[in-house]
Amino acid sequence: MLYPIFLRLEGKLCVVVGGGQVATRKVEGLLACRARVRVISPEVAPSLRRWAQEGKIEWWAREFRAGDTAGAFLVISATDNREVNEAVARECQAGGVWVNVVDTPELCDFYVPSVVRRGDLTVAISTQGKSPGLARALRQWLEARLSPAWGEFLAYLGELRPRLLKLEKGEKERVLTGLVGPDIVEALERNDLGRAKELVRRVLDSSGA
Ligand SMILES: C[C@@]1(CC(=O)O)c2cc3[nH]c(cc4nc(cc5[nH]c(cc(n2)[C@H]1CCC(=O)O)[C@@](C)(CC(=O)O)[C@@H]5CCC(=O)O)C(CC(=O)O)=C4CCC(=O)O)c(CCC(=O)O)c3CC(=O)O
Ligand SMILES: NC(=O)C1=CN([C@@H]2O[C@H](COP(=O)(O)OP(=O)(O)OC[C@H]3O[C@@H](n4cnc5c(N)ncnc54)[C@H](O)[C@@H]3O)[C@@H](O)[C@H]2O)C=CC1
Repeated sequence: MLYPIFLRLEGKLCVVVGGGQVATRKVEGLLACRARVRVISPEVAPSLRRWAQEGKIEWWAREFRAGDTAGAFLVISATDNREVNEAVARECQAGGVWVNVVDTPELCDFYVPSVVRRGDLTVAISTQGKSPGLARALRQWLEARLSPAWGEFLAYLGELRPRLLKLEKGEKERVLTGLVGPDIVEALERNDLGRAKELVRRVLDSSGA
């Protein structure tokens, strides 16, 4: 079984070896999380070239060399050459750096999931490598069903949270769980942010919070 975690990558060096279509998708995900991205590849796809020109990523326009993974927080090996990918994985294992090898699940310390986001709400899906296509299909299924209100409502709860955390223990538990009852989920399903907020205000009014 895989242990799911959410990483804070802001400002951390993530090295991506290879610059094709798969590398591009991984880089896009890293940039969204404001990681510091370094791509090492003699050739890169057009989007990567543009991001390098815009200064959003570093691009070392050459083949992978021993020592390239030093200092990385994460490494993704996304070349189309199995031997290169294996060499990257070996170096990472020796150096204690987490590695993802796109063509060899057994060499991965971590897999990249399919992701649905609504603001700060993140839903990540994995099939343990058994069918990334199925992960993608479920992602699309969820995307069609999770309304924007989920993200907006989460932002609202985030604003309230500091105040609610100051409540006395028993009251705090009652309020925090009362805020997210089934009636709220139903309102969010209908993309009815107004109704969801109204239900929250009722809980707050009844608690004096
Ligand atoms: C193990 C893993 C390692 C990793 O990359 O992290 C891995 C490995 C491999 N993928 C392969 C194929 C495809 N991968 C995709 C797509 C995605 N692959 C992603 C993750 C993962 N892929 C990790 C496991 C995740 C899990 O646990 O389920 C996603 C979720 C995340 C992302 O990449 O950002 C992203 C969907 C994002 C989205 O759209 O939501 C598609 C569909 C498409 O391209 O649209 C296909 C073709 C259809 C199919 O094969 O099902 C192959 C065979 C290559 C070959 O030989 O041809 C291997 C290697 C092997 O299986 O040995
Ligand atoms: N994990 C996943 O989600 C998926 C993985 N794959 C696998 O991913 C691999 C890459 O696929 P694509 O991006 O489509 O390939 P691609 O052919 O578009 O890109 C390969 C990249 O590797 C670079 N490269 C080759 N030798 C290198 C070296 N010695 N050092 C540094 N860079 C080097 C090339 O310059 C090129 O940019 C394939 O092996 C494929 O089977 C394919 C689909 C999905």
